[in-house]
Amino acid sequence: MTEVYRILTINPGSTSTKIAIFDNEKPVMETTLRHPAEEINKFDKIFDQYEFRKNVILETLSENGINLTKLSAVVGRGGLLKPIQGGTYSVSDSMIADLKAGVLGEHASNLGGILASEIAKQLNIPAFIVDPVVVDEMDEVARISGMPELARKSIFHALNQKAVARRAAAEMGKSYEDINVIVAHLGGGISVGAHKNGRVIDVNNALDGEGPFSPERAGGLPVGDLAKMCFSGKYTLDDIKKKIKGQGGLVAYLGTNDGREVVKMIEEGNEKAALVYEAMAYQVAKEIGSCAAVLKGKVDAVILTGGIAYDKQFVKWISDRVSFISQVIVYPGEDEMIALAEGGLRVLRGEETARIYE
Ligand SMILES: Nc1ncnc2c1ncn2[C@@H]1O[C@H](COP(=O)(O)OP(=O)(O)O)[C@@H](O)[C@H]1O
Ligand SMILES: CCCC(=O)OP(=O)(O)O
Repeated sequence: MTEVYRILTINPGSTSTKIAIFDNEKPVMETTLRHPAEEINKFDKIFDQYEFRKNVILETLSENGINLTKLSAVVGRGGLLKPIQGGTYSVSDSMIADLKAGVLGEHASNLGGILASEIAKQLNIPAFIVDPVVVDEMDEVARISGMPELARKSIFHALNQKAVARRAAAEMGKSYEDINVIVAHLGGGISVGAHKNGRVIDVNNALDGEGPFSPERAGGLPVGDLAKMCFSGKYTLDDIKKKIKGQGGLVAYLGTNDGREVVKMIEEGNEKAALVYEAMAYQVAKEIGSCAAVLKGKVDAVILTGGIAYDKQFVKWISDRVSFISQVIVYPGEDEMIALAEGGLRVLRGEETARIYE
């Protein structure tokens, strides 16, 4: 009889915490706990959210009658570590230290490994992370920014981008390594990646002032004006950082990080909401166009994914501008929870050895 592994997966995002239980690949429970901007922005640092997120996870599992002692492993979304290869990593003390310190910055995903480790430790079972947001496969030419002090960085929705690219490849009857695709993940942050034969050779840094603006991030900005703002004496470094991440994008223009709220505003006749929301789609389309150039026009599909891909109007705005490049495939939401479970299962089944984070 095949052994059944029960896996808890934990995926902290900027606007939500997603949790799921799998018996092998079979989902037993899956839920998204949304965190409105006013609830999440009261915490100063990401690590300050630890107790809050842990409590909602444990309460939700208990309400769903999940017996934690039956778990085989806990798998969390990996955060801002030093740049590493894709794959499944054991959560180690040095990883926890880097996640707590935020060696590459602050993002909700830093809590994935920490929460997984804390829950696993109580149960004496292993904790892993899979394809963290710092997976770095960028071509050397893509790292040059134009200012030698500032190299471009690969920080994006690696887990979901790779999972949906593999799904598209399978649907085309090909392997991920045989295709070129452009993936736009439309979540609390937005990343648009050029995938060439199984490697993400260029992608906007979704966290820090590159690419399209997003529900809670400012995206690429006019840098001269930004520099003047920084030295105006009106703002602290912390104020500016929050304007770029957390309180930028839709939050700054419309006071919400929730795409569905914006859709409601538009339905109620709010013209500013309509303009800003369409501008976000316009910027995504522009970024997809850049990736088409990176891939020299050889693109098997443009894939739209993430929470905002549920919105048909938003998808249409983008598709109208990019469908000349290739077919547009829409996978609303994400494949992250199953991708986390599969990463853990590969190690538990001995198909892969867990990588060690140095
Ligand atoms: N039907 C929808 N229409 C518009 N926006 C939506 C819809 N469903 C979810 N969203 C938005 O998607 C965003 C979250 O996407 P998600 O991929 O879950 O991101 P994250 O993991 O960053 O929290 C939020 O702004 C949420 O309001
Ligand atoms: C850190 C890059 C990935 C990202 O932006 O995730 P969220 O959309 O969940 O914030």
